[in-house]
Amino acid sequence: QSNLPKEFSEKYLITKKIGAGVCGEVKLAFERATCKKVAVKTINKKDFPASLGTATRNAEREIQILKKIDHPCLIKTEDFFQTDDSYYIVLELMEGGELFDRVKSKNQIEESIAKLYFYQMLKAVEYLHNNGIIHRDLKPENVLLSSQDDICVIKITDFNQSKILEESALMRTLCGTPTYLAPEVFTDAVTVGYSSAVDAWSLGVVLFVCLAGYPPFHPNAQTGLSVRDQITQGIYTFIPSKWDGISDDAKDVVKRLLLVDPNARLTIEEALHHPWLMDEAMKETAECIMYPRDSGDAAEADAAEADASTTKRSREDDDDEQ
Ligand SMILES: CCC/C(=N\NC(=N)N)c1ccc(NC(=O)c2cc3cc(OC)ccc3[nH]2)cc1
Repeated sequence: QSNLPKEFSEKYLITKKIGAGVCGEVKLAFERATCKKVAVKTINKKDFPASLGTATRNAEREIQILKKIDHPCLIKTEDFFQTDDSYYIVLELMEGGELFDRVKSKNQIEESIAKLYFYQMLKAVEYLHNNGIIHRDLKPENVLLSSQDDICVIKITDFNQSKILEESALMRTLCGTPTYLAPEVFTDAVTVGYSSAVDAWSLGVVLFVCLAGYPPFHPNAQTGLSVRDQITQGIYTFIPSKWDGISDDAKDVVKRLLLVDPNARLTIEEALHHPWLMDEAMKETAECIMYPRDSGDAAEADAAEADASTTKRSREDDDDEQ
């Protein structure tokens, strides 16, 4: 509690460390006024003395993104403080911790649960892409679970590597008539244009790890290839003992996301329409936990509905009378 900003300590009581990341740690805290549990992520500015400037710029951009986004499967900030050497970001507490630890403890996640989590990740990344944001660092450590239950809301976090897609001069150039345009301008475009596909690839890796309990690209693979070569050549194995009980539809989603050619890879949109995700029961469950209508709202909604039908009926009665 020592070097915390005074107004922070007055508002929150920090208790224990609950998670540790590369650029800071996560602590459990209580909002003194309400006794509500929250998570506090500290991001140390000094951690990267070499790139001090970028660390601060990154954090500022991340906080700008965090304040702008609003989706049930993206982490929400509740408060924000800074000192000259750290940022303190107050977040909703995700009691289930990181997906990384859940996969580790369960070894493999049951297919129907993996599908529920994956659907929520797709909806979150669909929202980011529709808002011109690419995450670029999707991994199980950056997916948080709202509770210890299997059926729970997931939230994507850590926008440290995220990029905001702004209208670039290159994009404007590509809209005009290319009469005098050199060929490499197009190929450069190909590399720049596909950046949102990087998130689709990463989600493919996350899905693979959830379903199989091991990563598709890893150091001591039989191939003797470096991880980098396995990735650039798209070489991975469905180990039978791990994949036998898993549906062909699930395997197909993974195969179509882990395609080296970004052009051929499933987009987030296409993944949402893959047969494996055409599961009404799962989607209903997801919508229910993502957009809970707690009793108040439900009662209110029903009342509004009832009211609407009475006015409609009375109008009909009036019409009958005329
Ligand atoms: C600053 C907001 C984005 C962010 N990281 N950003 C970054 N690394 N630059 C970030 C990174 C990690 C977390 N983690 C958590 O909130 C969290 C809650 C939690 C609970 C746990 O057990 C109950 C265990 C780990 C947990 N991590 C929240 C936000």
